[in-house]
Amino acid sequence: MNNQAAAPAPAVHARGLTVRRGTGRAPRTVLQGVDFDVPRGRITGLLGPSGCGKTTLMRAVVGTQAHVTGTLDVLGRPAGHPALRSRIGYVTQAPSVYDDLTVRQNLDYFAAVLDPGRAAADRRRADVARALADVDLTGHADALAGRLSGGQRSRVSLAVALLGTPELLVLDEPTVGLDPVLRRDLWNLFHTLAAERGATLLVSSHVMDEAERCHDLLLMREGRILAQDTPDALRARTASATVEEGFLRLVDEATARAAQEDPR
Ligand SMILES: Nc1ncnc2c1ncn2[C@@H]1O[C@H](COP(=O)(O)OP(=O)(O)OP(=O)(O)O)[C@@H](O)[C@H]1O
Repeated sequence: MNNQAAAPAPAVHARGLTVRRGTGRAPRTVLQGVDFDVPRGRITGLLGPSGCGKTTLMRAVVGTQAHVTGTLDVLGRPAGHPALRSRIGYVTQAPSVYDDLTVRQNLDYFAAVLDPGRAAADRRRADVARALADVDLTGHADALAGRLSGGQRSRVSLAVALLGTPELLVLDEPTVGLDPVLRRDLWNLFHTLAAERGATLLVSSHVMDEAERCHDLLLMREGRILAQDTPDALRARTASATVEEGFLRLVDEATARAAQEDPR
């Protein structure tokens, strides 16, 4: 008998995940039967060039994507299950905040949707204060969201996602347009959320140097997963100095294989 403790189930488990997008006569298969796992309590980077399917994969995980087939389990439930709503925080590329409300009013509003009722007022207040501090916006709490910079607005969206301390955070290119200091601060926050709160983070980026900051990587290209590995293992396996170089090696290998299989 095997006495070893079983590894905890991954936060996300996908097998043969296929997504078709587009309407009319020519819907396109944008995820082509992909298999991957997102381990719990760690930061998984979803990296690949623009258009490879990162957003589509994330939308499938959070349950907002139509025409999904295959197996996709999230926190032990099928993706899209209503019980998952409060357990997942999702930040899209377009900051979803109300410009005519202040930062705090935005958070109060979303906190009331998430955790309604008078009895929860103290908890909501504490939640909003914590989320503001997490993203370093306490000093801007009374500023109108419409007057904030792009980077500040995306941090408001992140604060909204952090309300209610979700177990899984799905962040679509959260560092786009941020200066290097804010980028570093945000990555530090991601590591704190994983290490101190046990949160699982799935973070997409098309900037390969961000890969080095992740615990695990999912490298994507043209609707397929090229590799799932840690940055160290990927660099070692491809004999590369950086993840970017390793990614390019894997792309070249995949292209050569495809040319062999279909030499037309
Ligand atoms: N609404 C849609 N209808 C049809 N095709 C779509 C739709 N949205 C995206 N696509 C296509 O699906 C593919 C994957 O897009 P997706 O947005 O998932 O890529 P991405 O890797 O997130 O790109 P980016 O980094 O630019 O955000 C692209 O080829 C895109 O053209």
